[in-house]
Amino acid sequence: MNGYLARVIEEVKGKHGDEPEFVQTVEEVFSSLEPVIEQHPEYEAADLLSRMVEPERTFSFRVTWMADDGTWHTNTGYRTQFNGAIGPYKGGLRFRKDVNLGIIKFLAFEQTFKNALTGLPIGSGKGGSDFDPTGKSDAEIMRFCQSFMTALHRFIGPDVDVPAGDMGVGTREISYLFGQYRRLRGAWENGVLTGKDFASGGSLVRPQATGYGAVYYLENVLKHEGESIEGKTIACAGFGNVTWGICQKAADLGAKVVTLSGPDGYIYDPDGVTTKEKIDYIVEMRASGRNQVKDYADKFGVAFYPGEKPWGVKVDVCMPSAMENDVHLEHARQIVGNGVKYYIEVANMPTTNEALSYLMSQSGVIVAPSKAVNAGGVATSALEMAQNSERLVWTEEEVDQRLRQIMNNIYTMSVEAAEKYGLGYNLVAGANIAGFQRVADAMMAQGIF
Ligand SMILES: NC(=O)c1ccc[n+]([C@@H]2O[C@H](COP(=O)([O-])OP(=O)(O)OC[C@H]3O[C@@H](n4cnc5c(N)ncnc54)[C@H](O)[C@@H]3O)[C@@H](O)[C@H]2O)c1
Repeated sequence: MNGYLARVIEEVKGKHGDEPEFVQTVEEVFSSLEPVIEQHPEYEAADLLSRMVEPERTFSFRVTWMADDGTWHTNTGYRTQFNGAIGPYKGGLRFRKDVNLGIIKFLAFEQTFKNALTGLPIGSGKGGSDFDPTGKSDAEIMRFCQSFMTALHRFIGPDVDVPAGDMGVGTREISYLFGQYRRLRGAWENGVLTGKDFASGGSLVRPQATGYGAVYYLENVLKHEGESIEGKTIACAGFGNVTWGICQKAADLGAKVVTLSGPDGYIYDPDGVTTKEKIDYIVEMRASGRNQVKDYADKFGVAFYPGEKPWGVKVDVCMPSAMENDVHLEHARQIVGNGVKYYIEVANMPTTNEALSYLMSQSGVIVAPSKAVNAGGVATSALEMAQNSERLVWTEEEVDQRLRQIMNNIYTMSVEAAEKYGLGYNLVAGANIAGFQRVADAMMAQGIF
């Protein structure tokens, strides 16, 4: 590996060994950049990479809230404003009990390149809390969101930092957060958050956008292979917001998602999660706060596999869409053994680096990286910001058409970037290089700080 890249990776490992997810993503992204760094000695001269791995600003804060039984609880809130070179900091909030600074920084680092790939003016950030929404009442969620925003509101704004949803944070939470922001600011600045409910200025298609975008990206990959999406079977993970969008768009286009999963195991539905009743039930399961996929099996009479992951099921396409490091080497081997040709990452960093290297070394498997595949969510968030700025509402068709165009562009840019540096048809390296190049150009142009 290029000496400069190796040195920065070693420095990150030495300094942030207690943040394994952050180290993992830095290593993954930087390992693709060798030809770029070799051709641009000015990056090393300006020590660009050391500045890219250091967030511009990171803070944590106290979030105290009252449970329905009158007891008080205190959680930690986080926000990392990672890179503002190409626009206001932008990235989701995650509410999940395992959230810590390393997780937030890994997500924000990924977000830097993802946001750049959209071609829109959005920098990167990420935040969240170790608050566990499982089993919480609606009133508890509301009080938590109000307290979280009371602590955060003076550090964000439509031109400063624009949070959105992530795991555990959907339309309901974003709208509660916005309500509290409005109350505190005394002004209608609804561009401060994206993923709001429609009446508060949320964009049409935003709830489905990450899943829809992932399927549009998949269509590009299939087209490259001379295939169509019609009739394809897809294994998904989770039953969250992203998986719900994939199920809908796949069904619209004649494909079917046959697996969903949860912390309790996975379900296999040979007919596919294709009907309105099944797709609506995903929303119901997510809102129930029970966090178990077994409910789907009980309701629709399909098989449930407790404690297992869905990666051993024979399908045409695998789309891990729930959480990071869900697919390990043993699962990757099962995927290859089953002859799956398309491995399309959707969740942020769903594959361990070991499993990813193995999958990429297999000539029969096409691997697409999450930072490109799931960028439709943040891209549509940027479209929501545009609508909020011009105080107009775009139709569903207009938003969807722009989303599809953005996903096509991301795919094409990634293919071209890998080809330009002699790496062939490599969607993983191409996305890393194309995203890096845009941020690097802006950082170099703005001077060293
Ligand atoms: N929401 C977005 O717009 C968006 C955008 C880009 C990327 N992402 C990424 O996509 C992924 C999913 O996000 P989401 O918004 O759908 O979150 P979500 O909270 O709506 O859903 C997460 C799902 O993961 C499942 N899950 C949790 N622990 C699990 C485990 N141990 N095993 C299997 N499943 C488990 C939960 O049951 C839930 O169904 C995350 O990696 C997120 O960072 C989301």
